[in-house]
Amino acid sequence: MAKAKKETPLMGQYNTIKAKYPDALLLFRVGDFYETFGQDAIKTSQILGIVLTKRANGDGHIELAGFPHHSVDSYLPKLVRAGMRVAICDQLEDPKMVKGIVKRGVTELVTPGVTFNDQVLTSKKNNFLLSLHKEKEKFGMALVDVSTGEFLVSEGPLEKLLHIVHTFDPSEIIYQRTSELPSQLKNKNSFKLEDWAYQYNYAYEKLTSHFKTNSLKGFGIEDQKLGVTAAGAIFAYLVEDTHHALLQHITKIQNIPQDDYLMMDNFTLRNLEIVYSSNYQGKSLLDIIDKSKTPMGGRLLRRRLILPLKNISDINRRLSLIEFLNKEDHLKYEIEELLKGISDLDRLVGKLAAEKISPKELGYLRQSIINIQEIKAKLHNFPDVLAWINPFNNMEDLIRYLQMHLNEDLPVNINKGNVIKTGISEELDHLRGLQSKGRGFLDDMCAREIERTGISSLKIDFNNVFGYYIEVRNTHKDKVPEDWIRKQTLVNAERYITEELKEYESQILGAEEKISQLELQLYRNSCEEVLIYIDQIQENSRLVAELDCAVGLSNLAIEDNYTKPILNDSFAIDIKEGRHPIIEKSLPLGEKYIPNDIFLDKDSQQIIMVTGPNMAGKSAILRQTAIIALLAQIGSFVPAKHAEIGTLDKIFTRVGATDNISAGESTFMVEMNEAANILNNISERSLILLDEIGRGTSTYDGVSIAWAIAEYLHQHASQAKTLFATHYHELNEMTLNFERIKNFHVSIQENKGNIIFLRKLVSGGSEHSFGIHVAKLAGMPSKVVNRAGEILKTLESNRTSSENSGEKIKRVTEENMQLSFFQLDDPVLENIREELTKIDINTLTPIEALMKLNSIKKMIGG
Ligand SMILES: Nc1ncnc2c1ncn2[C@@H]1O[C@H](COP(=O)(O)OP(=O)(O)OP(=O)(O)O)[C@@H](O)[C@H]1O
Repeated sequence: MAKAKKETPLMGQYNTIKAKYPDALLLFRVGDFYETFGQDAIKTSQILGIVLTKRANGDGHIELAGFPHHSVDSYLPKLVRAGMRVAICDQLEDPKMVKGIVKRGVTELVTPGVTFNDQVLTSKKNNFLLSLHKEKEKFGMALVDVSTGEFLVSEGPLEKLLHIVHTFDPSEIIYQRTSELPSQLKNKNSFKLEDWAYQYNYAYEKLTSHFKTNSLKGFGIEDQKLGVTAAGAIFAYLVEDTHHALLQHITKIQNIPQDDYLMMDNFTLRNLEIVYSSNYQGKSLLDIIDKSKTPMGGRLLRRRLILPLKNISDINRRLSLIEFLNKEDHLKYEIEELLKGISDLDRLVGKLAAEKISPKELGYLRQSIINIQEIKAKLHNFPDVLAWINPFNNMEDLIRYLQMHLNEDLPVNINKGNVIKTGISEELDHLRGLQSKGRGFLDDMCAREIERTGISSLKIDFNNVFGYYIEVRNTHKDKVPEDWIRKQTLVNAERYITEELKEYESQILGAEEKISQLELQLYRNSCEEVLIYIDQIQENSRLVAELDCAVGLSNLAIEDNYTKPILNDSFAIDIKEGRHPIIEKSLPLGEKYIPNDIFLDKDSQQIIMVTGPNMAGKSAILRQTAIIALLAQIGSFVPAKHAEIGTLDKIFTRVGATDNISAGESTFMVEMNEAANILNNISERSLILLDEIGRGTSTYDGVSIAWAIAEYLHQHASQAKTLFATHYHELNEMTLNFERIKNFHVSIQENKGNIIFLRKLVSGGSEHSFGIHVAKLAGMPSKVVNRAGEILKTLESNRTSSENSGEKIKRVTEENMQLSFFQLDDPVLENIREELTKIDINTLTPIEALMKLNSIKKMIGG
């Protein structure tokens, strides 16, 4: 029997490490390459498009795919974005220094939710990891962005969990192995942790020891048992699973106070295109208003858009800062120039704590705090600003330290050297002196010895066996001084060493090695010094984000003609000449957005029925009203001539279902579920946008449901403000019975059968929907357009009949089909008609009927 071949030691080591990371893709460092094996290799080659090979393994073969280690920065993000968890296994010893197999171990596990890698991260978006803990029907939730150090907790029912997921958009979710992930989150990257990670006592101990506190009271989360438990699991995951134990930059944990914010559900966020556009090339509201210069500013603006404020004085503080910057345009320009030179401080501090910061990045950090110091100095002349934004921390000491210790130009890699300035370490200066003097020192020595001995041909050289030596040709042997030590005899020459040369050699040979060790040590010291200031840097970074947002929004206001909104406690929305900020930016060249006024009020004009032809601009009016209110509540100027907003607590939007069929549910059912959700959650401060609700069913069902919803909203105690866009003119009749429902329509002008869209919202209902004209504009065949016109006419003339629409359409269709068939003046059809009229049905036998049919068929060539 053939003896089974043993696996190689390398594969043995690989298998042992891989067994500890069965869920991760293992990048195994071998020399200058990262290799993957087996299933990992198959996946890697597919995702990265690299070659898959095979190598002998025991008695069989194993798949292999690898790439050079320096490509890891470009390949790793692709693997993580494809949803992989990637374990990086490095060589833990210098292969030159060991005999046999080098020690290896996983140094980092990069997952979609846990990474410091700039290529995996998006600069203007947080990268959150969400931890879930469920007890009965309640969830504990904790969010961490390990790249920036933000750490948040909350707890509540499923609805709150979903809102948090939609708001913070985590890249990965961790949860307890023995619990179930809610079905709504099944499409997210997720990972199960063992039960021990979700123990309250463990969590409490972990959090208090990390923050060096006795309790969690100071963070306001002492009572959140479930939230704290979820937060503890984050520590377990970061430290135990993903090897991220260096978390000094997580300096606090915060409660998510959702009651402070205007709520929008996921549908509304998508429908209003707040942070994502609904079509691939389109722009979101965030794209339009984001003029921030720093990643922190961009991330803060995004957060503000998703969590607008309710508190009027907080909003006014933001507005006042923008107003101030609008006036002080010179100061604003100077601040803006300084902001451009500020890097992602939060993420640099994260890398600093994790000991992943390169000298070049530390240089960016230094430049950033220098710029902040300059901004601080500039704002000093404007003490009023302190009413709207806290003062920046003074960073002069740290700047001085960094300027004193680090060179101006810094390399990416510490091994490149020249990081630490001259004058910081005598030893380093001496070694560098030796290194740079090197050749000069030998030339000097050579000249000295020639003069001393008179041997003009002597030379100083180096080889690997003897190191440095002086070589003298045999003819001059007798001139060699006594203090030289003979080392080697050649055919024509002798080689010597001297004390001085030995001393030089020991210094010069070790110098390079020592320089890099010493520089590394001094660099680490500098990093530690910076870590002392971590709180102040993070606080300054937060203030930079605020100022950056304000500068960006001030530029937006001036460039795009936005005005300062007035926020008040009323229940009214009063907008004069409001515009839709996204549509106005996407109109074809030369077209201008037509502004519109909107007034909604709980007591007098609670519900507006907006009718008008397709494409008239009904949806635009609905959405711009919500967007203007939303922008006002994030503390931004708004695209309107004048806007007074009674603060809102919730915005709901629902659009008649059209494209949910792929989700497998009845579209109409979805629509009704969503409408029911609104009706159950409204308050007197809510704004509701209903866009063609009811269109998912037959006309009369649709009208009835839309009517019933409008009636319910009117009679509901909250009297929530509602904009209702509809094609059902029947709904215009509601004003007769419901006093706070008002009719408006988006006007058009008809000109010889063509429509001109005026896009002005005017008082009163409209007569018909003009859908057919739009079909014509869209290039529908004229036969279809004409036919639709005929049907419409008949339906409208029979408005009073008891027939329902379906029957009407069927009857009209049948009548017209008969008519058109016999009106055709084709000669063949004329012959058929003649044949048919000659037949006497009463005497026709079945055989004759068949023969007649056959001859008719022949007449039409069949
Ligand atoms: N006030 C406006 N000024 C200029 N263009 C506008 C205005 N309002 C809408 N538009 C343009 O008209 C298009 C259609 O607008 P919108 O979708 O609001 O119409 P609609 O009445 O809701 O149509 P439908 O009933 O078919 O859904 C928009 O995409 C935009 O290009």
